[in-house]
Amino acid sequence: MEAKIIDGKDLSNRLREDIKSRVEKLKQNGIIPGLAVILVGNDPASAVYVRNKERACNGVGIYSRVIKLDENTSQEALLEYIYRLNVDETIHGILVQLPLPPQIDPNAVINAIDPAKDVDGFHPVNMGRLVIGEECFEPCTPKGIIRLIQETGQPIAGKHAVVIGRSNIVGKPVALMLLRHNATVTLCHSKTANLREIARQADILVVAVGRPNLVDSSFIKQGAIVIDVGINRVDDKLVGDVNFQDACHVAGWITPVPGGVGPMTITMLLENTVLAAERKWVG
Ligand SMILES: Nc1nc2c(c(=O)[nH]1)N[C@@H](CN(C=O)c1ccc(C(=O)N[C@@H](CCC(=O)O)C(=O)O)cc1)CN2
Ligand SMILES: [Mg+2]
Repeated sequence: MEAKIIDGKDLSNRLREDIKSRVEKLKQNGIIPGLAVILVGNDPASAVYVRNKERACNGVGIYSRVIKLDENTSQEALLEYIYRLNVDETIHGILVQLPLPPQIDPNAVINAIDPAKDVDGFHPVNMGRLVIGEECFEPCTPKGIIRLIQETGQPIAGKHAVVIGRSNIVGKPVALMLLRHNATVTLCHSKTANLREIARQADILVVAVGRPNLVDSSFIKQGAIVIDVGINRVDDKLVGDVNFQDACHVAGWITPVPGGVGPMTITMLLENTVLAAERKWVG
């Protein structure tokens, strides 16, 4: 059996059509949804992601403001920008591109963002609401992962979902979101014993570690849904955490890298920005 590909680019394009019409509706009511993205320093990958976010905003009619700051920017100076954006009526979403240079504490920065404008969903208020199942901004990559799983048409409820990786951006929130969809969730990490055996029990396997080829077919149950969150550059080529060719022989569905989770991250950012504007509109 060969796995079916879950095409994140195609799903993104379809979802962006819906986002476009929501933006149109807001504009008809005098509201232009606005996203501010702050980029600190010269990380080349971050620069590409920020440019892609700007293009994506333009594509759906969201007003985009990119603020580029020097790599030596102090934490105080960055916080000052955030405080101003918090009270800027034209901005509905604020995002600080990660990673940040070493002189800046990312938690201090995330804590400074108004939770109502935290379209990344990283603020402790939004994270806490996610934990207790209240309305919040769901972090973009995990939100995209849930949509990709739903795209298979397979129910999440009652399934055993195994997440490998416990980052605050992906692993922990996606585990909570799968739980919210009534999966039975196992969260694995670098100290997990018998990782392969646990992974092989998964109906849904999410791999978010950042290690190329960590997972091959021996980690995968026949017919499982495999979501590869890894973005690794190997010999100038982009590869995930899953050995795609090998995994395809066993998985039922699988996301490619590139073209799987990545495009969905930006699409969910657009959706969260529209949501922020809609929430402000209806109050
Ligand atoms: N503030 C944030 N910082 C970071 C986030 C985030 O969600 N918020 N996530 C990542 C980077 N990221 C968005 O910011 C991101 C990563 C990858 C992609 C993407 O489209 N990937 C493509 C491949 C692109 C390439 O060639 O490099 C794919 O997988 O198809 C989009 C967004 C860390 N920082
Ligand atoms: Mg991808």
